Amino acid sequence: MANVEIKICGLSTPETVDAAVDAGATHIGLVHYEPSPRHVSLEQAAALRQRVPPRTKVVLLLVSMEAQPTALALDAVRPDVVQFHGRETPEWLALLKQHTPLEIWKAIGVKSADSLTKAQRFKGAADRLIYDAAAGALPGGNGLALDWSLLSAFRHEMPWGLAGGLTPGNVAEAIRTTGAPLVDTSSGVESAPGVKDVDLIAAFCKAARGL
Ligand SMILES: O=C(O)c1ccccc1NCC(=O)[C@H](O)[C@H](O)COP(=O)(O)O
Repeated sequence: MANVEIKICGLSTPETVDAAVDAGATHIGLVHYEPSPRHVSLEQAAALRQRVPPRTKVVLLLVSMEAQPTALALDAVRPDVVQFHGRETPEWLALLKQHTPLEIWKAIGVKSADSLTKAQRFKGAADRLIYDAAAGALPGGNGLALDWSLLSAFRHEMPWGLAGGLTPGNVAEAIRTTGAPLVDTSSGVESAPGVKDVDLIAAFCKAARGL
C-alpha cells in the first residue's frame, strides 16, 4: 500500500489544499460543477492550483460540458489532469485528446460487472478510468461505495482508480480487496457536505499507505 496513489477530491479552500499536499496526497481534485456543494469557480480553481507544488497533480473535474467551455476551463485553471464525470463519450474524449497534452480521466458509475466491461470502450480515449458508485443525487461525491468484489475479479486493461464511499476507516480494506493503484475520496474526509476536515485528510492518507 505504500505506493498507492491518493486523490483528495472536492477541495475548495487554501487550508485544505495545503493539508492534502502536506499529508502526501498525489492528486488533489477541484470540482467545477455548480450544483455540487464542492463547486469552485474557475477563478477560485486557478488560485488554488497556484498553491500546489509540482509533486502533487491537480485534477479538474467537469461534468458534461460543451467543447468551448471545456477549453476555457482548461485554459483558466491549467490542471495536470482533467476528469470527466458526466455523459462524455469515447469519441468526444478522443477528439479532445488530439487538442490537449493533459491526462484525461473518465469516471465510470459501476452497477455490475457489465459496467466494467463496457467501460473498456474508453481505451485510447482516456488515460485512466475512475470506478465510482453509480450516480446518486450528484454525478459523484455521494459517499456511496460500489461492490469492491467486482474489481478484484476483473482483468484491468487500462490504468484505473477506485472512488466511492472511501473513508479513513475502510480505505485499507478497499485496497486489499480490489488492489486499487489509486484511491479517491471526497465525502469521507468531510465534516459536512463540502466542508473538508484536515484531520480526516491526514488520517485517510495515512490509512491508505498502511501506516
Ligand atoms: O464531489 C462532487 O461533488 C462531485 C460532483 C460532480 C461530479 C463529481 C464529483 N466528485 C467526483 C469525485 O472524484 C469524488 O471524489 C468521487 O465521486 C468519490 O466521492 P465520495 O463517494 O464522496 O468519496
